[in-house]
Amino acid sequence: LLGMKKRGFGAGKWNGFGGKLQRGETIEQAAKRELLEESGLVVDSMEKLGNIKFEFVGETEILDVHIFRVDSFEGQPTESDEMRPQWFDLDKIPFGQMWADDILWFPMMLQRKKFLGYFKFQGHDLIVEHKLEEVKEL
Ligand SMILES: CNc1ncnc2c1ncn2[C@@H]1O[C@H](COP(=O)(O)OP(=O)(O)OP(=O)(O)O)[C@@H](O)[C@H]1O
Repeated sequence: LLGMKKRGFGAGKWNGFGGKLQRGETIEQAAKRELLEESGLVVDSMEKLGNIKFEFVGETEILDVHIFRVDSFEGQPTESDEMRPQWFDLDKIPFGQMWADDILWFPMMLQRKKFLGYFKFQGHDLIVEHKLEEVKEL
């Protein structure tokens, strides 16, 4: 399940569901809240599989993105102001309309491999530097 981001950061791209921490929240709580807000799905257990740091040339802020895989859920995918959810077959993931890094780590996530990454972007479409490695533990 991916979501077409309708506004804000990453608009026009098929995205995983997620967003920024609110004060007092753990990373897991934030991931579950954002998933519910953006997709309408409620989940119990999530599997932490990845951590990627994103840098954008000319910006000082680093995005520290934690990636979870969810295999069971309750609820129906529901469109929100921010996201339009849609299911894709695993062999038809729309990488051409996703963040350029996704094609590199989605295969690891789908094979349940754990990974650490760093990507440096120039603008929103060009990766100028990256590291990606499989790890035993996060
Ligand atoms: C740069 N390369 C990237 N590659 C793959 N995925 C990326 C990404 N950069 C951000 N993401 C993901 O995109 C979503 C929106 O991120 P982000 O802007 O933080 O969230 P959102 O606008 O919803 O924030 P708030 O709702 O304001 O908290 C969130 O799932 C985040 O994990």
